[in-house]
Amino acid sequence: MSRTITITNQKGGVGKTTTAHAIATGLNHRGLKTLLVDLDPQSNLTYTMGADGSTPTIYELFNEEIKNPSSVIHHMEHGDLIPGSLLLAGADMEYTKPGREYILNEILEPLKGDYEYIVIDTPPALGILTINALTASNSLIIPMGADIYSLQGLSQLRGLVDNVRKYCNKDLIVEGLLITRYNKRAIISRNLKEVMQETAKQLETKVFDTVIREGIAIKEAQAMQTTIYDNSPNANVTQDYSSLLDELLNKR
Ligand SMILES: Nc1ncnc2c1ncn2[C@@H]1O[C@H](COP(=O)(O)OP(=O)(O)OP(=O)(O)O)[C@@H](O)[C@H]1O
Repeated sequence: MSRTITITNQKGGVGKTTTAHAIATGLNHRGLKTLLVDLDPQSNLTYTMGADGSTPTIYELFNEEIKNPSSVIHHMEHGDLIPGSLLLAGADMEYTKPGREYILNEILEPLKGDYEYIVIDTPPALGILTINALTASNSLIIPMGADIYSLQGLSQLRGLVDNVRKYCNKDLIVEGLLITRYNKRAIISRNLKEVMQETAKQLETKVFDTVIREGIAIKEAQAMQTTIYDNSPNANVTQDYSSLLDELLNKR
């Protein structure tokens, strides 16, 4: 059965796009058919997948200019993609009709039989695009920095998750908090660890055992529009994302 996972955090630059790309391309590498959906108007994921500037995009699906979602899927070297669009930057103003939380869910529904996993990247905001992603998903992963500011922002995200569960998607699960861009010189204090565990508990989830380290391999793969698994299979950060996949797939 297909599983849809959203990668989200309203804080910017915490590694959402990097994590969405690493998870989806990693699953594809393991032979699991996976679709990436770029819901972030910045469309960095679309660029990294090598489909920059390509139409049609998710925007034409949101606007019902195109009704068949299969025709918007780009079959790229490292996996299938529904590209993002800068035009979605106005989504909060543009989509105001009742039922606007369910647009993405309706788009993805007919595709679920074709994929084992669907991975959605979201913008750094708690607006209608993120609500659509959470409504269409089985679960979410929250990438974050190992710092107190990152934790403070999570109470707003928790509020949104609670509301999505209440009104749109009662079965939504939080897979876990994922520490990303970790620099081993920055020691995580005991106090911070405790606050992190407490925050995870409030979200009815855990902090992933896997910590994603900072690594130059990330930027190299992004610049070359390839994957860390192809470009730097032995890099620390590649091992970290592999171990995250093991954790996700319950192999640890
Ligand atoms: N583990 C890592 N090691 C080194 N650089 C990283 C790592 N993870 C992410 N980065 C870099 O950090 C920057 C932000 O990452 P990314 O775009 O994935 O974050 P984001 O949360 O999606 O950002 P936004 O909120 O703007 O959508 C990028 O330049 C990316 O290359």
